[in-house]
Amino acid sequence: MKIAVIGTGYVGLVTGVTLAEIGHQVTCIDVDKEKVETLNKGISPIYEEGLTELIQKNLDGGNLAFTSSYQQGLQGKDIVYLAVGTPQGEDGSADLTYIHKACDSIAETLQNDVIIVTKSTVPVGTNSYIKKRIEDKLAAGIKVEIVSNPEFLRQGSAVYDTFNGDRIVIGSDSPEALRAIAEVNAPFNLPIVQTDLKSAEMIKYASNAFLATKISFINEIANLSERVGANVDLVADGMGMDKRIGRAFLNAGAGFGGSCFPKDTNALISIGKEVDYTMPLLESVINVNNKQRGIIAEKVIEQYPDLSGKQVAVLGLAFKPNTDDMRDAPSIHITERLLEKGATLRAYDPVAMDNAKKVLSNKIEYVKDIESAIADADLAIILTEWDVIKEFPLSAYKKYMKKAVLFDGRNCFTIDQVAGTDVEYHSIGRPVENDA
Ligand SMILES: NC(=O)C1=CN([C@@H]2O[C@H](COP(=O)(O)OP(=O)(O)OC[C@H]3O[C@@H](n4cnc5c(N)ncnc54)[C@H](O)[C@@H]3O)[C@@H](O)[C@H]2O)C=CC1
Ligand SMILES: O=C(O)[C@H]1O[C@H](OP(=O)(O)OP(=O)(O)OC[C@H]2O[C@@H](n3ccc(=O)[nH]c3=O)[C@H](O)[C@@H]2O)[C@H](O)[C@@H](O)[C@@H]1O
Repeated sequence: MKIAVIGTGYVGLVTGVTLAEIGHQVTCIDVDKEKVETLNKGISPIYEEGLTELIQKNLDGGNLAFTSSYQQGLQGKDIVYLAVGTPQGEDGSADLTYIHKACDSIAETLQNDVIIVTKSTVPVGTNSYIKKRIEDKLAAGIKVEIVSNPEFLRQGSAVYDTFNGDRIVIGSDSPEALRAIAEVNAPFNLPIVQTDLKSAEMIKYASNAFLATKISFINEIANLSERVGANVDLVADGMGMDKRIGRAFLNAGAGFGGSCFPKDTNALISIGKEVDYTMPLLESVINVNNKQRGIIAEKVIEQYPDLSGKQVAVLGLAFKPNTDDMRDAPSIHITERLLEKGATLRAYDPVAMDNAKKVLSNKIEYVKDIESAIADADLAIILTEWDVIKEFPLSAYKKYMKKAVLFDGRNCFTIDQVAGTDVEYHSIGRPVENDA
């Protein structure tokens, strides 16, 4: 099939490249000319394992192209994927500005019938609106159909997830369009769930909100566990063995961040408000998470009320490992709070430091490795569970730091691993008497 993909962010780029990899002829369109230039050189503007190799392979193979021109990108295409951002608006609802602009550009440019496939996460009902908005501005005689195809990839494992997802969801009110998009996806060889348009839109929000709920739930259990002497690692393992619960997304820590869980949970609450339906469970999920993101900083401040003159090493800045994304990363709130208390911060992240410099305080010093970050530090805090951080020997903290004091916001080490070392160790959801 001849396919155009609009937007080359985490979702659009991975979608375009993997559709090319399974044999389609793909042109990706992005309004960011600099990004298009980088991509045409075969360089990925984002850090995702395996992505650069696939871009280069498919550019060389001639079935992948990048352009900032709608005219060039849409010419002769059968299918147009929409993968532009849908960030959180000021009132918590999804801001559809980019979707609207992309729709208008499609309508102004389109010369033939196409199926529009929406990958962007959009509120229930938006796909019907997208179809109408495009149709209203289209030249006479051209027809569009619409399919919702929400994306479930995780950043950091986006390429792997695309080829190994649990399911592909496609929703449409047009049986022909559903059949065509099922065929496009057939080479992925994954289960395909077919629904109506609105149910597909809802599956996406409900899935993210459910995963966010699991995280806030385990964080609440963690906070209670440490007060009553239980260990949340063991609690999560024991709960997770029940197949009805599952162990995934039961890791306690500094809360969820990233570009999607916070915004999509808020957007779902906003969808409810529009139909006069309040969602107290999801409101609590967000409240618990907002508090959880501050917990590691509060643990530090409880121990050291005055941080002035204290050198603090910050290990990990990205919102999760294996990504350079800093969107809504817990490190933003935590570093702000520690700076407010007078701390001097020296930070290290294996790949997110360039992006971190754009969003964190310019008072933070960035260094090239863990050793430099903890050298002569009074305390260290872990905010992202990168392998390099998890594998850094506990014994080395004593070697480099003034005193080995470690606040672990991602529970990278078990209580057993820490026992017998000279590290004063504070974590989340473990019995307090085992701390320090
Ligand atoms: N990031 C993720 O892991 C996931 C994101 N999603 C959803 O996918 C959508 C896209 O998210 P990301 O890829 O993270 O966004 P992003 O912000 O990384 O990328 C969006 C891209 O669209 C481009 N763009 C904006 N307006 C345009 C226009 N009118 N024409 C052409 N290009 C345009 C931007 O320049 C940018 O490169 C969102 O709705 C998000 O909720 C869904 C699943 C996973
Ligand atoms: O819609 C989206 O954008 C995507 O959102 C999440 O993917 P992502 O945000 O990339 O990363 P996750 O691995 O889900 O982690 C999200 C946040 O939750 C935190 N988390 C995750 C799991 C856990 O057990 N505990 C926990 O605190 C992570 O540290 C991170 O801050 C979903 O997992 C994807 O299925 C979805 O497509």
